[in-house]
Amino acid sequence: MPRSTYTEALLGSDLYKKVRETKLLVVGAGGIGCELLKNLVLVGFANIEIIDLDTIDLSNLNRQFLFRKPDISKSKALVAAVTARHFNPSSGIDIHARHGNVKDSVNDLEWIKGFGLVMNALDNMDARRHANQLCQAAGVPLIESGTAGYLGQVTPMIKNETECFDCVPKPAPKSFPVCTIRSTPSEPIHCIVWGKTYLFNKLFGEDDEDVDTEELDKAKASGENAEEIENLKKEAAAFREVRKSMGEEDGPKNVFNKIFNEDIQRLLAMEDMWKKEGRIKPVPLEYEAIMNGSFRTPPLRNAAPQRSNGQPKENGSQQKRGLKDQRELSLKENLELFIDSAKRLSARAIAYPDVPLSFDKDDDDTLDFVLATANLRATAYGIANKTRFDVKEMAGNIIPAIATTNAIIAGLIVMQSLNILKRLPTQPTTSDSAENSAGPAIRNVFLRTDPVKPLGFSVPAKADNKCSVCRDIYIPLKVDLKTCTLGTFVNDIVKSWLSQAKFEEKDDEEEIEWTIFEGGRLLADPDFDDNYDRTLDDLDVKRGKMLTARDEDGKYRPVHFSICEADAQASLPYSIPSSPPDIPLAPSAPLPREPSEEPIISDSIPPPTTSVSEAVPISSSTAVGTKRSAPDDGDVKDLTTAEEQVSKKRKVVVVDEEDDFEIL
Ligand SMILES: Nc1ncnc2c1ncn2[C@@H]1O[C@H](COP(=O)(O)OP(=O)(O)OP(=O)(O)O)[C@@H](O)[C@H]1O
Ligand SMILES: [Zn+2]
Repeated sequence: MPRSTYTEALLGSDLYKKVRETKLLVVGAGGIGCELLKNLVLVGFANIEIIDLDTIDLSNLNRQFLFRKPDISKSKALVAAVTARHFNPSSGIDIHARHGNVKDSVNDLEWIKGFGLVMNALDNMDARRHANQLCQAAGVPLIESGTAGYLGQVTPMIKNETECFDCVPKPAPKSFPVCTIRSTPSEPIHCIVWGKTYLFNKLFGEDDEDVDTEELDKAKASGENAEEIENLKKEAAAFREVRKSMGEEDGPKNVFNKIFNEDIQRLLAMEDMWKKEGRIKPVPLEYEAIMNGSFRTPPLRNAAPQRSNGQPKENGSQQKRGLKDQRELSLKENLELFIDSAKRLSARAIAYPDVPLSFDKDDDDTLDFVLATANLRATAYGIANKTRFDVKEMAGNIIPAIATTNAIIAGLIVMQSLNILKRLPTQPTTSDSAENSAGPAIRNVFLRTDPVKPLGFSVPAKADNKCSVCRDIYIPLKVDLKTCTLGTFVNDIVKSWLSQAKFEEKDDEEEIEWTIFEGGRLLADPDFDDNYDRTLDDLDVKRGKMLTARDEDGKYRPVHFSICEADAQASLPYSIPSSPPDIPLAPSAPLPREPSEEPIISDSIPPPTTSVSEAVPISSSTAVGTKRSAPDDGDVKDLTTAEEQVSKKRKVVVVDEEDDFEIL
């Protein structure tokens, strides 16, 4: 008897046929992705593509059960596909593995349209947002999911029916004032953020002088101590000199003396700074004294734990036993680790001068450096030291991943996928069919720690009419970027083709004037045609990006032309759908919905923040309010000014949704 007999009887032949025929995309082959892929194969899904950008790490093996020790360093997607295949030996099951980023330009609108259903099993906001926008643009249903410890959730997102990932604003990453991080830390996390994002980048990473100056200027404007800010600017400049000497024999020692002694002396000289209530003066660290054991470690601030002899406890004086990573290092050990890890990193920086290093919790050299740096700084400020285990968790923003939670969530994803499938045609859907089909109710499902009712559910909320991601119009534009000029795009496609669209409430006299953007850049407007003769390629408009046409008055929904691979058969340098879409009115004021407008939740817990590793994101650059500026693009108008101009004209608030915060 074939293996599928019972599944077919259980699901019914119609649904089973859809299971066999629907092309699925699984994004992420991590904790949830491995469980999900196995489930899908067991149910009998026969046409699956799985994409993941990462390789297998030792730390994945405790829960990502499709991987074994010999697989370490191999592609997650490839190994997951091969292993999962064995769970169902039936013939005709095809799992296509892709080692790559879902954001890669080849993964364009045409690619996503090839799927009947997409399932996210991701761990970061950026990739989730991207997959959501692709699915919304293509009208392909998406099942979003996430776990955080014992909590988890599954959220189906269907165009024109439910809210999308971006309909509800997400909590902003936690941030710290620049001076707290750079001059007056009072908690271990301040020292870790400083070590990981400031010092590490100054010495080994990408050091952007403009960004640094910009964030300090912003901090000054927001009322932080002006003298201190000027000092921090000088300090940042001095680091550029220090960086050059890092590879020398005494480089790390000199850096130690600069940061933990000279810079602290300089801070102490700023008397005003220490008058503020609650601030405790740091103590400069002394290299030789620490090494020969004569250095007197400052006592801990904040209700220092008492020793059995009644003396306040000092850093590095506890937990000499236990697992190596859970043992607190002594001050001397931290100093030695600082020197040693700085030497290791310097050697790497010298070997590959063009590749700036970045912090990675699984990279021992970078973790050791941040551990030692954070603890030395904490000691100077009388703050409790942290173990390697703690620092890895805090700097890596690790939320415990529980295999059982992932398994339950993966099971629930499959249940919801069957509900969605019942409503879909067997072939890849279009937005129209998703919109009009009726079928079994889909649900948001929550996993919670209530022993009586571990599962809660809610009816998905309707899409927010103000959401620009799911309510805007998307058009696939197959274009030869090397020959199609911006002028052709504006004249042939926007002014000619798009103008034939049915615009809601448009009267015959009305003339629509268009402004063209790519991402954040203004490329053309009615008074700015300087780029018309340049090809799209020349303007750095690439596959996977979008050209957005906005009407000058902001009356209608923007139209996004999603750049896809050129159609080899086409006679023109571009091809677009035969008829333009209907264009609805834009919402009156594009303000984001308040998070308080939750869907009606029956029997449910508040959903965990959408992902495993973003529950408590701590941002380094947010800490100092960084925004990177767009690259200079020749004739392309500076976007900020242009966006501001447009928004002023329309009197709308432009909400910068760009998520370029670095998550710690
Ligand atoms: N942009 C992306 N494109 C493709 N895959 C992605 C992208 N972003 C994240 N992923 C993958 O999503 C998966 C998420 O899995 P999971 O949450 O278990 O994290 P992990 O990286 O495997 O574990 P840990 O964070 O503990 O090391 C990872 O395998 C990750 O590589
Ligand atoms: Zn939306």
